[in-house]
Amino acid sequence: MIDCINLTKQYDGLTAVDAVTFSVKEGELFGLIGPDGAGKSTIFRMLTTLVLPDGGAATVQGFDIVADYKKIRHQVGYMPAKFSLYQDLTVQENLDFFATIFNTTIEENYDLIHDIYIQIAPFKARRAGDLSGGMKQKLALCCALIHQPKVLFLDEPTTGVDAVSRQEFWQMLQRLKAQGMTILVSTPYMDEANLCERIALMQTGKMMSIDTPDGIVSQYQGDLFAVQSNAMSRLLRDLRAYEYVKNCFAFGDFHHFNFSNIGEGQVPLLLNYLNGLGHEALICEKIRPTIEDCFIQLMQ
Ligand SMILES: Nc1ncnc2c1ncn2[C@@H]1O[C@H](COP(=O)(O)OP(=O)(O)OP(=O)(O)O)[C@@H](O)[C@H]1O
Repeated sequence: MIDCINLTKQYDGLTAVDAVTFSVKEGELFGLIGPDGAGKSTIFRMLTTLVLPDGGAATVQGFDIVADYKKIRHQVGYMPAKFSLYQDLTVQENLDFFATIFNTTIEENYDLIHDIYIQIAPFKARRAGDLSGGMKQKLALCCALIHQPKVLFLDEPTTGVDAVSRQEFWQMLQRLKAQGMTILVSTPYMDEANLCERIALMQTGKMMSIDTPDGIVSQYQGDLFAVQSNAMSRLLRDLRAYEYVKNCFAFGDFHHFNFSNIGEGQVPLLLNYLNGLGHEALICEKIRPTIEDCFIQLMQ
C-alpha cells in the first residue's frame, strides 16, 4: 500500500529525510518511531503530497506521490501532528464540513466511524477548541476517516494526550486495523512501538532498523542488565566508572547497562565493586531489552 525507495527531503542544506526505503503492506499497522526532529512528519508530508521530495520515489496505493498527487489526496486519511481542525466550529460542524468536502455524509460512513463517533457525540455542540486533548484526537481521527480511506496517516496522534486516552486511541487503531485499514502511525513514545505490527526506528532522517517489535528486540547485541541500589544517582556514576561497563543509563526505577566484554560472569565482580563503594540493597538481573534499549544501542 505504501512503497518508498530512497525518499529524501532537504531543507536549507539540512537532510530531514535521508534516503529512506520501506514498505507498508495492505492492512498493516506500521509505526515510525523516533524522537523530535527524526524526520517522521516530513515523511508524512511527502506521502500525503503536501511537500515534494528532493530525491527517491514513493507510491501510495500504487499512485506516485508526485505525478498522481490528486488521486492520493482523495484516497487517504491524514491526521497531522498539529491539531488542524477548525477550533471555532463545533464537533458536529467539523464533521459535517469534512464530510461535505469529500462529497459524502456521516451516515454513509457510519460503520467505520461509529465506534469513535459515539465517544464524541455527547460533545457534539461543543467548539473543537474547547475539547480536551484526547477528545480533540478522537474528533481529528473521525474527520480523517469520514471518506472511508484505505490508508490512514497518523502523525504523532497521542503526543500530549493523557495515558488513558492514549490507551483508548490505540484500541481504536486496533479495531480499524481489524476492519482492514492500512495504518502508518508515528510516535516518539517507545512503549507504543509494541502496539504496531512492524516498526521503523528513526533518528536524524535515517531508518536505523525495520522489523517487528520482537524482531528488533532479538537483534539486541549482548546481554542487558537492570541494577538498583539505595543510592541511584551515585550508582549511575559508579557503574559508568567501572572498567567493563560499556553503556549505562537511567531507566525508571533501575539503571540499564551492558558489559564491554563477557556477559553474566561479570555480575559477581561488579557487585563486589559496588558493595565496596558502600551501595546497599543491590539488585542486579539480566533482562529482556525494551524497544528503547534497542534504540539506544542502535544510536550508539
Ligand atoms: N519546513 C521546514 N523548514 C526547515 N526545516 C524543517 C522544516 N520542517 C522540518 N524541518 C527540520 O527537519 C527535521 C525533521 O523534522 P520533522 O518535523 O520531520 O521531524 P519529526 O520526527 O516529525 O519531529 P517533530 O515531532 O519535532 O516534528 C528537523 O530538524 C526539523 O527542524
